[in-house]
Amino acid sequence: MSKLIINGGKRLSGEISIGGAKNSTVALIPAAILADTPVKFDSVPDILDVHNLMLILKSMNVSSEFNGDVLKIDPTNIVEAPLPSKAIKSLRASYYFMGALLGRFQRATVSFPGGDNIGPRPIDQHIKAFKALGAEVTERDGTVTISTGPDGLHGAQIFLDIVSVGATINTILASVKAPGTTIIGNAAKEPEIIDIATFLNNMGANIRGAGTDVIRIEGVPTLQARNTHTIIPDRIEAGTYLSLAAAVGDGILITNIIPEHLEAFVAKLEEMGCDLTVYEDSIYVGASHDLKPIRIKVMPYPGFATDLQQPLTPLLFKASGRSVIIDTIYPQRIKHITELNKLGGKVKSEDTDEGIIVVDSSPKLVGAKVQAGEIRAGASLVIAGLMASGTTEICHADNILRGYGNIVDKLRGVGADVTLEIEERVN
Ligand SMILES: CC(=O)N[C@H]1[C@@H](OP(=O)(O)OP(=O)(O)OC[C@H]2O[C@@H](n3ccc(=O)[nH]c3=O)[C@H](O)[C@@H]2O)O[C@H](CO)[C@@H](O)[C@@H]1O
Ligand SMILES: C=C(OP(=O)(O)O)C(=O)O
Repeated sequence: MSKLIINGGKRLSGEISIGGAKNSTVALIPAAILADTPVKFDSVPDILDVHNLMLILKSMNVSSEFNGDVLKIDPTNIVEAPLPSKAIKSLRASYYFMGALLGRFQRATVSFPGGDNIGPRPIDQHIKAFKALGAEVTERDGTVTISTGPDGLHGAQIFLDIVSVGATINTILASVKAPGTTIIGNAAKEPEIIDIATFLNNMGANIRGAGTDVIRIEGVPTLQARNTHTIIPDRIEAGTYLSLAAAVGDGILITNIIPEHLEAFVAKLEEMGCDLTVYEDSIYVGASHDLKPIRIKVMPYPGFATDLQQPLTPLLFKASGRSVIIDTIYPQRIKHITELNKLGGKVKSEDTDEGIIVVDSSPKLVGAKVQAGEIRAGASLVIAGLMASGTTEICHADNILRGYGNIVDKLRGVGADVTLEIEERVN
């Protein structure tokens, strides 16, 4: 397991460039197996999830090549094969192989996905959609087997009971080549869903309404890539660095951003009194003074993202009173709390049914040995470690590397004293 060592207490300045969105990338890679041609992505983040998805592709005889930020995938010789369960379990988005394999072969066998340990993460809405499209689904010993009759899948009307990013994308992947019309009601509206639809539409798919809560898909017989797909910037990575810049920065410019994707987050930073200047594709964060406490209610997009509640928490330590976060999506997303407490942060979980987290002013943080229980808990520890005096050692840093590409170089680029000790690359 990797370890991130931070010598904190320094003021940082300079520029940080944001990479391609993890949550787009991890859906685009499975989506690539729907193509009848090689596909090419650029602005691909160098994160562990990408390397694990490449291992899964390899097991199906799908070659992939990752150079710089360009990823080429050739699915033309794909075969049906058992998927490597260690790689499947290493990330959440392996569930997209259910929809993608179903779209490609009309059947799929995939073990239950892993991903961040942030409370219960059922996939009943994915399964409901596959069944509506004409599939039979069985679950046994942690493996989901999906099959269809001789006529394969067909378009269907599906109303999701819960707004779910994964179920929306999986339904698109399964139905994009299914004959007939599919309508997804109560669809999730995240920018990453638009990114997947754009990629598929540029290959000949007919998906309308992505980014709204009704998505309409007319099935097409083939998908063929004609150009390189550029992945949208990662709004969660951007939000993390905005929080970091407000916490320890003396002037940091965050570049390669789509500010419209960060409106709820930026509004909260402004409410706290952070010094922000929003440009067309970048945001400048000046040194912060006299920050005010705030109340945040996490909601599906365009609301305040659950993935940003933990990265914002260390900044709330600098506010002059009590802040309250209510995570309505993952009420048990609290793996950061005990670890932040070890650094001297006053944060507690008040109600894990309602997702209420209370954060008090904590002006003095001191380095300690902590564990990154999951990706965004880890991100909050990085920021707190930079704020703290002395040395912070973050164990299980692989969880951070799941979603933050080139984090050490990015932090050193603004003057941070950070070292990564890699013991073993996950494979
Ligand atoms: C790879 C990826 O894109 N991960 C993101 C995705 O996860 P993921 O796609 O897993 O999250 P969902 O949007 O599906 O989950 C939203 C809520 O719906 C519930 N639910 C979901 C599906 C289902 O079948 N049944 C059900 O009850 C979940 O438990 C959760 O409470 O969206 C989350 C919510 O924005 C983010 O935190 C994750 O970073
Ligand atoms: C929860 C997250 O990731 P995943 O869904 O891939 O576990 C996240 O990116 O914050």
